[in-house]
Amino acid sequence: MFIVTAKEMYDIDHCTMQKIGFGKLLMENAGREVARKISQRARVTDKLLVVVGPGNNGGDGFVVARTLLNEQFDVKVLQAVPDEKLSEQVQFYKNLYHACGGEYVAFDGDGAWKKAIAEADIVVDALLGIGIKGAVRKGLDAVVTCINERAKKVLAVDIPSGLPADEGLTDFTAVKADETIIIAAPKISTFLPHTAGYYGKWEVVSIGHPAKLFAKSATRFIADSNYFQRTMPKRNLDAHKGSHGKGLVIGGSDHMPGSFAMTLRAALRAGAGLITAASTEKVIDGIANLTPEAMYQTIASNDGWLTTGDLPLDGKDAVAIGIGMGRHADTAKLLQKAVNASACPLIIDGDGLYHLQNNLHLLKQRKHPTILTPHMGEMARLLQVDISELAIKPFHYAKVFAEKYNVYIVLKGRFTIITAPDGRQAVNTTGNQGLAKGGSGDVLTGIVLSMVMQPQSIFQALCNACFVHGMSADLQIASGHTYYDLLATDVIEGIAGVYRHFLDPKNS
Ligand SMILES: NC(=O)C1=CN([C@@H]2O[C@H](COP(=O)(O)OP(=O)(O)OC[C@H]3O[C@@H](n4cnc5c(N)ncnc54)[C@H](O)[C@@H]3O)[C@@H](O)[C@H]2O)[C@H](O)CC1
Ligand SMILES: [K+]
Repeated sequence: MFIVTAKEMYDIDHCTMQKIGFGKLLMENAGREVARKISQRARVTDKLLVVVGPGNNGGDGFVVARTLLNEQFDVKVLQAVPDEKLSEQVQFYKNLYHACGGEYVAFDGDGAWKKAIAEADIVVDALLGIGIKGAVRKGLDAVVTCINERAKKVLAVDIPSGLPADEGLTDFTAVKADETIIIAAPKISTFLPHTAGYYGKWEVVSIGHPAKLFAKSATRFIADSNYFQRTMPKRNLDAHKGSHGKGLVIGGSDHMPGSFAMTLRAALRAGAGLITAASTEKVIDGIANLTPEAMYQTIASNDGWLTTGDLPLDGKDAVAIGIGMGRHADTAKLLQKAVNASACPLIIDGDGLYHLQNNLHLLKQRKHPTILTPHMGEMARLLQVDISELAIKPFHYAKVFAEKYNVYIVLKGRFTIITAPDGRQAVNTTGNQGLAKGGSGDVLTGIVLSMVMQPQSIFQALCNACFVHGMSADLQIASGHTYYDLLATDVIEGIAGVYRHFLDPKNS
């Protein structure tokens, strides 16, 4: 499923209506699809109020109202702007609604309309769509406020009114919807920390746009279960342990041994063939029995912190560095060495990202893929921007950084954004608040390490790693865990369930 900006949606709409020839049909399709979803949610006894505004979102609203009216629902329209404000296309659909006997609630001074909003069982928000510019203007802002304060249940058409479709905007007043029926494709603001909540539960309805137009216009998509099932490589019968990658994990310190151990185990559980763990002697002594399937190698350390020395990089298919590594100055030299000497995909996580801040210039020299797995705080530091600025424009900043330094980025968050050096982006929507705990990131790094060693592109590997990681947490919650008790180690043990659930069991 593609993710679009407002402009991309307009371009697709325009091409569909003008070039392909859909014309007014598109709005009829939109309204009928939204009405179908509403009729599945509404009881026949419900009072429905469709609030329509000046633009095509309002036009959708008139089609919704007419469709529900013709299905014998108790529906009325609250037109929040005078007729002269309606475009020709919207007027056309208003006329049809009227001709079918549609009724209205007057938008007049005495405030009866506010009572209508309060008394409706469902308010259908078709006030404003993706054409919003800036904060909702006076007059309509009172409607938004009244809906938020008095409506029992709000179903938004395409986008909650007043909410920007794109990233980067914070000055808005918007309807807080219980559910949003999104038309054709989710907008960027569906996946931003400060706007996602306004959509409530959401689902997308297709209204007839040619699929090829999305592929041409949009550069972002949701890496969902279909994508996972389509791209995750199957295991063949004559595979041997070398077939699934020989990975190296460099990390840990005498002061933080645990996180490192989880990365190893996650990599093996996710399907890596061979994993070598390089850390201090004390770390290895402490964890070797936890994952006997891994191989262990002591590397140079000083006072419990890793320092630069020989690294077992030869013959490795991918390397992950940084987990639990600490921020000691000597460890920075180890990071530099791994960046310069690893002749395979390199995943930099945790404290590796801390040391990378002063070594970004090294990235451009690399001839092999580099993957960064920052959370928002680590990404903000790498970008040297405030985290609040990053949080309102994560797609933009991740794309700029990935293209500038020729790296892949897994920007972790409620909606993890995967970005390729060429600017392609994907969003992972699996996972839940049970992952907001120590170790979750270390587990993801292990899954990423395993995935990048399988026969798939790096971008596919990153999307599939995030999918498996989040879906494991989701399945664990569904089978008895709670958001409170879920541990990172449960996510490791849940990986099998994801493979069994989504891939053919005999191949996983
Ligand atoms: N293009 C199509 O045929 C289809 C579009 N779909 C629906 O249309 C909307 C987008 O329509 P558009 O007319 O561009 O924008 P809006 O409906 O959001 O309304 C714009 C309208 O609102 C006024 N306005 C702009 N900013 C403000 C503001 N800050 N305060 C108050 N009023 C504002 C502006 O003057 C315009 O009159 C899309 O979301 C879909 O719902 C169909 O789904 C498919 C066909
Ligand atoms: K709306």
